[in-house]
Amino acid sequence: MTSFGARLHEAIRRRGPLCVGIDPHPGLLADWGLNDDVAGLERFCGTVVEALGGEVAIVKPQSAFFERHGSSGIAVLERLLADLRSAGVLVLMDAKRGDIGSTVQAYADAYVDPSSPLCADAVTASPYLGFGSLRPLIDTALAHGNGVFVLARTSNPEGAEVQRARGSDGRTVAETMLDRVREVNSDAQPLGSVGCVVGATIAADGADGVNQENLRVNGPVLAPGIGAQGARVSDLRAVFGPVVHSVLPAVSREILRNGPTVAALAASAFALNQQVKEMLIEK
Ligand SMILES: O=c1ccn([C@@H]2O[C@H](COP(=O)(O)O)[C@@H](O)[C@H]2O)c(=O)[nH]1
Repeated sequence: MTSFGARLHEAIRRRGPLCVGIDPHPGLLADWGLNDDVAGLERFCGTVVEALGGEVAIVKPQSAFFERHGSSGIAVLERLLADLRSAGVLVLMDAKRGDIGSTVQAYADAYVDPSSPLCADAVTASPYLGFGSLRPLIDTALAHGNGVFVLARTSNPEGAEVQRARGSDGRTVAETMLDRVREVNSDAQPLGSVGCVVGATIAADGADGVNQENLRVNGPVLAPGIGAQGARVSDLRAVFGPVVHSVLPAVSREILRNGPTVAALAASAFALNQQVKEMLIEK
């Protein structure tokens, strides 16, 4: 069994680090000439798979935009997962789950156990019931060669009130989460299967306690916030420094607004991926 970290490492080598978010907002469906219903969702997903299946290493469907259509929406999400898998793209399910440990096990069964139709290569998780409460999710993911991305410092400004708070040891909550992720990944090669989420939007002034040292978690760093939330690819070096080589820039609206034609969508993902690759080789 090849670990998620190893599969991701190889996929990035082949296709580049861009992670495209799949967020079928009602307004986006309308812009694409689609109804805000299950048929519209289905057609949206077909276009996305066709455009991105051969283009990027990893995609990130936002579960909420499927859940809002009820059980039929979840069925579309299940088919999307299967189609993306057939297209050879890794899938990070953005569900941001978190609860007490016994319930987290049920989330693990849903999202990282291959016997579930909702199983993805990795899932996002909220550690704000305590990092230890995520243990069943992390253990199940690792046992099946899958991964987990733990929120550390999210891209939204409201995240600061929780994630910048300092504990009795002086570390911010975000910093503590990075340290926990590093511990889990300690022996992993070539890349750990537990990633962290740190927004590309965060200030480079150190207020979050996130810095070039503690960002070295030996795992992928998912960086949302480019485009619609105001960050740019050119900001990544200032925020992440040398760790930028482990960053997966996550971009959704900035790419999806180029639909609904398959060619335009694919071209925009290609162009942004190129921009990221060029930024990585800049001195
Ligand atoms: O810190 C985070 C974590 C996840 N997200 C998710 O990303 C998309 C929004 O992406 P855009 O590129 O801004 O359209 C959405 O699914 C969020 O839940 C995030 O924005 N920040």
